[in-house]
Amino acid sequence: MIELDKICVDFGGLRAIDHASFKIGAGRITGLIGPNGAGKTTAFNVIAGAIRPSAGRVLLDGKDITALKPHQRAKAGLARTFQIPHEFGHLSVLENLMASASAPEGENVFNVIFRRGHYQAEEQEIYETARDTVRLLELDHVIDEKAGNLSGGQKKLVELGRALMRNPKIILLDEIGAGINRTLLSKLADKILMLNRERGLTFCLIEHDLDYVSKLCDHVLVMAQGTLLTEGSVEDVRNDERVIEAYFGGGKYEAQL
Ligand SMILES: Nc1ncnc2c1ncn2[C@@H]1O[C@H](COP(=O)(O)OP(=O)(O)OP(=O)(O)O)[C@@H](O)[C@H]1O
Repeated sequence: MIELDKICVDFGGLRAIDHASFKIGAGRITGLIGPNGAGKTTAFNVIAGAIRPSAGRVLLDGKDITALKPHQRAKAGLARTFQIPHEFGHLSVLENLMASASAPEGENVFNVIFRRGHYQAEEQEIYETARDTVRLLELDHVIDEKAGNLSGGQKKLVELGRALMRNPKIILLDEIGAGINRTLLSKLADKILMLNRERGLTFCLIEHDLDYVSKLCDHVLVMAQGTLLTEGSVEDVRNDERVIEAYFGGGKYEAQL
């Protein structure tokens, strides 16, 4: 379980997160929603260690990880994807996944993969895991394609694959469904549900499409103005006046909720 305990984040004079406290339950698929600028991505950055909060604590399974660096949190089982995919455009899909694996203790994963002959056993293991991940995500037909040439949706699948290569316990998905077609969106949802149910992976996803959230999430956290406004089931928050007000001032976009 991840817990944010009275987190504050300041960017110059702007308080992006203001004493936010919430929990992401182990084994669940939690949605993190809220209007633009609510602080959702900043909260992910705090959890992943990319941003150091000005106050508050981040706990992973009860242990204070606030001072840990991103790679130490990754080692502890945390992985994330980015709103804009971070693939290596000139590497193939398979190489992208291999390059995202955890290297053996004290080694650089690029040495393991690309200095052939030195690390044969490690390279073989990373290769097998990458092939399995490609199969799992049904990317076999583009396995040797340069990642830069993929469609937006395929890049999102590669992004998920890169996160999976680190054998995480918890994956943070930042708008993984944005800008991808219905077919891939539905495939992605199936994969997330399967990884949750069969491998027990915990997910937290930032997502604007509430129908997608309701398909995937059993719990929803709503952020507004840098703090937790409310939480509950999708139905609970959909009908919550404060949520409608926070999103739209009760106005024109109400139908989308
Ligand atoms: N690096 C930064 N420097 C300065 N201000 C920032 C930075 N990152 C975020 N902010 C500001 O912090 C606030 C929260 O931003 P954040 O991106 O976390 O919101 P969000 O809920 O993820 O929004 P969206 O749904 O639009 O992605 C916003 O006012 C944003 O402009």
